[in-house]
Amino acid sequence: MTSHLKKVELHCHLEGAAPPALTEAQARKYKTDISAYLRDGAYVWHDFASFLECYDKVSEVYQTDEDYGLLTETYLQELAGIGTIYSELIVSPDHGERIGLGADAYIAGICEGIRQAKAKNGIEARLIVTGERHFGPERVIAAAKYAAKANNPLITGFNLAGEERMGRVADYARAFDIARDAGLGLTIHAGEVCGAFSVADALDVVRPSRIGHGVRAIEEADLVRRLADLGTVLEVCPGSNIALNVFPDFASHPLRKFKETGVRVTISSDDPPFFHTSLKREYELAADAFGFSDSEINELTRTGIEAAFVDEATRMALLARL
Ligand SMILES: Nc1ncnc2[nH]cnc12
Ligand SMILES: [Zn+2]
Repeated sequence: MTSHLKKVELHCHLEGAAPPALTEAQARKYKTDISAYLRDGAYVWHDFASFLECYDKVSEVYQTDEDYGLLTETYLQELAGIGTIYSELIVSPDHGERIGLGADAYIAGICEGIRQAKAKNGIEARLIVTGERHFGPERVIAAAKYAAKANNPLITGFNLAGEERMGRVADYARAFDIARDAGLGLTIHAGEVCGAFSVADALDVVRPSRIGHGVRAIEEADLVRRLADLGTVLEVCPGSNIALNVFPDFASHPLRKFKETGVRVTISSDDPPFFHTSLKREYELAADAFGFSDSEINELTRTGIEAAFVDEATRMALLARL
C-alpha cells in the first residue's frame, strides 16, 4: 500500500495521459473516427512506432484551448486524488500548431487547467516543452525557440521525445543550446528504445540534469558510474518500459540496480492509459515489484523534488510538504 505516501511525477506526456473515455467523448464531439486507435476502452498499438502513431492520432481529438484545459485539469485532479503534490507535464506547442489551434492557445488552455487544479486541490504543476524527433530538427528548434520566448512562469523545462531511432542527439544540439541559454531546465528521452550510446550522446551533447528513461544505460557499467558521478537524475517509468518491451519483466528491470549503484532515480507513468498504468500503480510497483520500503520510496519522491524544474522557494515549500 502506498496510498499514505506523498507523490511527485516528473515525466508524463499530457496527451499520453488522456483517459480513453474522455478521448471517446472528444472523438464523438468532433465526429472523428478513431476506431483504429481506440477500441473497447483501450488504445491500440503493437510496437514503439505504432504507439507513436496512435499517440499522435489520439492527440488530434483535443482541438481547442478548452479541450486542453479539461484534459489538464482531469489528469491533475486524478494525481491530486492519490496524494500527488507536484507534476511536470510534457507538452508540445508544435502539436498545437499542427492541429491549427496555435501554440499560444494550446499553452493557454493547459495553463488554465493547471490553475483550476491548483485552486481546487493545491497541486503544483509546471510544463516541459518538448520537441519530437520524428518531425525533424527544424520543428524541434522551433519548439525550443517558442519555450525560450514564451515568458511563461509555468514553462520551466525543455525535452526531446519521439522516435529515438531517428537521427543522433547531435542533430538536435542547437535546440538544447537555445533552451539552455534561456535558463530552462533540460531533460531528454534517451536509452529507452536505443541502447547505452544514446545516453552517452545525451550526456556529451546536452549535459542535461535529467534524462527521460535512461534505463538502457545499464548495458554499460562505465556509463552507470558516469551517471552516478554526475548526479544525473533518471526519470524512470517502469510500467512504460515493460509495456514497450524494453525489458521482458519487472524482475529484469534495472530500477533497483541503479539506486543501489548511486544513480539518482525517480518514478513516473509516461503515458499512463497507453501503457495500462497510472502514477498510483507505479508507486505500488515500487513497493511490490521492486521491494522498496516506504522510506526508500520517499527517497525517490524527494529526489523528484530536488530535480524539479522549479524556483528554490517552490522547491522548499514542496520539500516541507513531504
Ligand atoms: N515513451 C515515449 N518515448 C518517446 N516519445 C514519447 N512520446 C510520448 N511518449 C513517449
Ligand atoms: Zn516519455
